[in-house]
Amino acid sequence: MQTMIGIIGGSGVYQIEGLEGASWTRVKTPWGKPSDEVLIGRLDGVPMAFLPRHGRGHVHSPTTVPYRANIDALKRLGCTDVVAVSAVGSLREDFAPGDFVLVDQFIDRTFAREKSFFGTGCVAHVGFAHPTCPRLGKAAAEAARAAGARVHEGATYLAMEGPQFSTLAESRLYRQWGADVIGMTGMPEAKLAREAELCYASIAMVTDYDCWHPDHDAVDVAAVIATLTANAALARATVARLPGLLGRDRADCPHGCDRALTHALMTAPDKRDPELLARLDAVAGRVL
Ligand SMILES: CSC[C@H]1O[C@H](OP(=O)(O)O)[C@H](O)[C@@H]1O
Ligand SMILES: Nc1ncnc2[nH]cnc12
Repeated sequence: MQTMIGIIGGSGVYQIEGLEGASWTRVKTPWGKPSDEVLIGRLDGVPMAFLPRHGRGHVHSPTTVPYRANIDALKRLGCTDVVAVSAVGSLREDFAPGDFVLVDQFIDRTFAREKSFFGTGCVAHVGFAHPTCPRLGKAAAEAARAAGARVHEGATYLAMEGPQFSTLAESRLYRQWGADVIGMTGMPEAKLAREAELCYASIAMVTDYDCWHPDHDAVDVAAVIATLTANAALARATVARLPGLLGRDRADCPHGCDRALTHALMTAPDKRDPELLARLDAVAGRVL
């Protein structure tokens, strides 16, 4: 199978450069409009699709990002692997602003978002003990290191609803829970990517120490943007190395991300809702 890499750009990352034959393309989905058009092109001969999570100009809040439409659009375009880039606050001393963190666990504290493609008329339960793809995460870590970033592999991302930043009590609580970084968009994105049988990795760029650190000011948007601006070149260089590391051809995922739905569907075939099945054409067509 051919590799196609999807990149979801977070705050401060609204486009990528260097794609051959690049064009912004509108993608229609049964889940509504994606955050923006998708930039499609090739890098080192590998097809790539880039989607800015908040839209160009940062239009969508973490709550209103159309997560289902975004993941459906990338799947519909043929993406096999999705690397999500996000700005995060650090909940530990040794993850400093400017560092890159490969997230491999999440704690989901969001509560005002659609979190599944499935539901009444087609119920599915995918495994999610290991929410990111270790193979893709390794490649992303290697790409970031080769680009010159300081990289930490393995971290728990606390996804909060926002849009306000945390209180001091919350920030302290999340540290006690063992969370390493905090952001507002990692969920339900990772859940939906698993349901869509996409390999998913999350590169978190540390922009601040949230508000728990006695020696640092509490986070504000200006601090986040300043760090993101300083890191933009590193993020671009990381993305540019991914095609070379992943290659044009792709074997089945050794961790089964691309087969997540094989044993997940619960609803009896004769009880399935044809309308929902139609909406699931791209996401779950393989098993329907
Ligand atoms: C601009 S600070 C808060 C904002 O930044 C992060 O966005 P993303 O994850 O898309 O990089 C965070 O989750 C909030 O949405
Ligand atoms: N401290 C923080 N909390 C939530 N989201 C963030 N994104 C960047 N920094 C953040």
